Amino acid sequence: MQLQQLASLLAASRIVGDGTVDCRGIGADSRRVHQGDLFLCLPGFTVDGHDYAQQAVASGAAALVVERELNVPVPQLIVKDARYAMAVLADYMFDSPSRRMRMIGVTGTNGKTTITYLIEKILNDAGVNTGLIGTIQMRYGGRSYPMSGTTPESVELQRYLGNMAEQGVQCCAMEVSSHALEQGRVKGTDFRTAIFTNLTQDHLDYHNTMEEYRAAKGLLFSRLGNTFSRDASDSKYAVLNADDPASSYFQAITAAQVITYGVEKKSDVQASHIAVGAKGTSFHVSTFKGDTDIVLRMVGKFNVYNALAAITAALLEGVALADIKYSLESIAGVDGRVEPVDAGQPFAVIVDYAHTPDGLENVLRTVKEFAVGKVWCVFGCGGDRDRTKRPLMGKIAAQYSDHAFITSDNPRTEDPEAILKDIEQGLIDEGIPAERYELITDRRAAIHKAVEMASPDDVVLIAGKGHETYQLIGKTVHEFDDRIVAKEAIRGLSK
Ligand SMILES: CC(=O)N[C@H]1[C@@H](OP(=O)(O)OP(=O)(O)OC[C@H]2O[C@@H](n3ccc(=O)[nH]c3=O)[C@H](O)[C@@H]2O)O[C@H](CO)[C@@H](O)[C@@H]1O[C@H](C)C(=O)N[C@@H](C)C(=O)N[C@H](CCC(=O)O)C(=O)O
Ligand SMILES: Nc1ncnc2c1ncn2[C@@H]1O[C@H](COP(=O)(O)OP(=O)(O)OP(=O)(O)O)[C@@H](O)[C@H]1O
Ligand SMILES: N[C@H](CCC[C@H](N)C(=O)O)C(=O)O
Ligand SMILES: [Mg+2]
Repeated sequence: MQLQQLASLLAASRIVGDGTVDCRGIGADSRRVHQGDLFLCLPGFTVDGHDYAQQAVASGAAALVVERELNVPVPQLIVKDARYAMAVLADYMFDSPSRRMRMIGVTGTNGKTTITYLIEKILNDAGVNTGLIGTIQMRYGGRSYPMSGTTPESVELQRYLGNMAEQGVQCCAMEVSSHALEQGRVKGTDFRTAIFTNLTQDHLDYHNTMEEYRAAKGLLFSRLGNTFSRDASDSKYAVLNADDPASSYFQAITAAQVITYGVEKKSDVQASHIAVGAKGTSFHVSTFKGDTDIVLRMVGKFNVYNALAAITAALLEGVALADIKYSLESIAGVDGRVEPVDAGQPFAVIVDYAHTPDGLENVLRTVKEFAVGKVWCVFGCGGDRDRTKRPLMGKIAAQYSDHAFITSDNPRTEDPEAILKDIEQGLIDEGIPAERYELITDRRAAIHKAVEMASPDDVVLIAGKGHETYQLIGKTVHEFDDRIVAKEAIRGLSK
């Protein structure tokens, strides 16, 4: 593709050098440039991609997209906003893949991964060729691909969607993080349905205030459906949680048809008669396509909300309610989300991915509801992330468990002990007696101690890392899986 052809997509851009140069690929990481690529220099949060232009050229870049003219021996396309240009060019180079399939985007603080999994299962069972993109993995065509974050950068995203389209994927369910929305990673991605789960505190390190965080999530809805179609299959839908106060804001900023789901407030897809048990959750659901009873094998009232969001999306895809019920009832759960660990011990061990105050409160409330004995909670908070959530999570852990083991999550580049202290402050402020909790920096030691302390009928909840198979300390990735460590601790009991 000629550079001048790409330049025509970006008004107010300017070419320096030969515009007929052929660009075969596209990328923004100098460490992964291929011969003939167009390299985009992105001004980042940590470094400036313009500083890697020489390296990219040395690796074979045929041309550059830059925000300021550089002294390089290849043609340059000068643009105002390289990240925006990247989204436009990626969509073009991969032939607008999101318009060749039906896209379902899920945003919100908690529940995104779970909902995309539920949608994938329902649609697969209904014979739809599906794609999935999110925190745990990307999956399509019977294959799974590892992911390094939740929502990929636009070049990767469009490349992945292009591959999916080539393999006949008809519908892709993807998680859309607030970081992605704010950074324009999904700009140009044509969503048919956008789902909102909930808005509670997280990521204030990045978004500063809850208003900014909400505004970032709102971009998924404000960019949806500003024109109406005469063909119903082209309609856009905003699927909103009626019980979350942020939904009225999203409703106000979208031109898409709003479909609500909920439990407390009157909704288009409404659950009632909820019964939460140790092995599952049952509820009645009334929808715009009929009513039914559903028995989930997943525990927790929050999973009713996740199921309602998935039901709504599936109904909008034309799946019959009876088929949706069948699929939801057959799904055992999602990797690392309220996942039981069983190595024959006389007490329950649960691994969960709760890493926000609201997530932790929800899962602990659920556990407390069915625990016969004591609840032991092992948890920590990630480093280089929202610090203000730490004391809140500490307070919640103490409130809803009998004993809390405050330990490391992924400390990243922060001092692990300082993170533990930030969490402890929440317990001190709350006046929680010191015998109700302990600080154990080493996560393995904390899990072992919790398992050793548990008596028959107790529950040990290990929260924060769920499906993760690593622990990031400093810049080093260590192998670590809460489920394996818990099993190892349980086996150690009989020795
Ligand atoms: C804060 C944030 O989101 N940062 C993202 C951002 O990084 P950045 O702008 O700081 O990039 P940078 O490292 O300064 O580099 C600037 C440019 O130079 C390039 N570069 C850099 C080094 C080099 O040797 N050569 C080179 O070309 C980079 O490829 C990049 O194009 O752009 C990078 C490239 O696209 C992302 O990898 C990076 O995600 C970082 C790793 C991250 O941790 N993000 C998290 C917070 C995140 O996005 N999380 C959400 C999930 C949150 C949730 O669950 O709710 C997600 O969607 O994953
Ligand atoms: N609807 C919900 N409301 C509140 N908490 C939830 C909900 N669904 C799941 N959780 C809790 O949040 C944790 C993470 O769930 P899930 O992975 O589905 O969310 P996510 O939005 O994808 O998270 P991330 O932002 O890390 O991608 C779960 O382990 C559970 O404890
Ligand atoms: N998507 C979230 C995941 C947090 C998971 C937790 N284990 C941590 O590392 O903080 C984030 O990047 O903030
Ligand atoms: Mg997720």
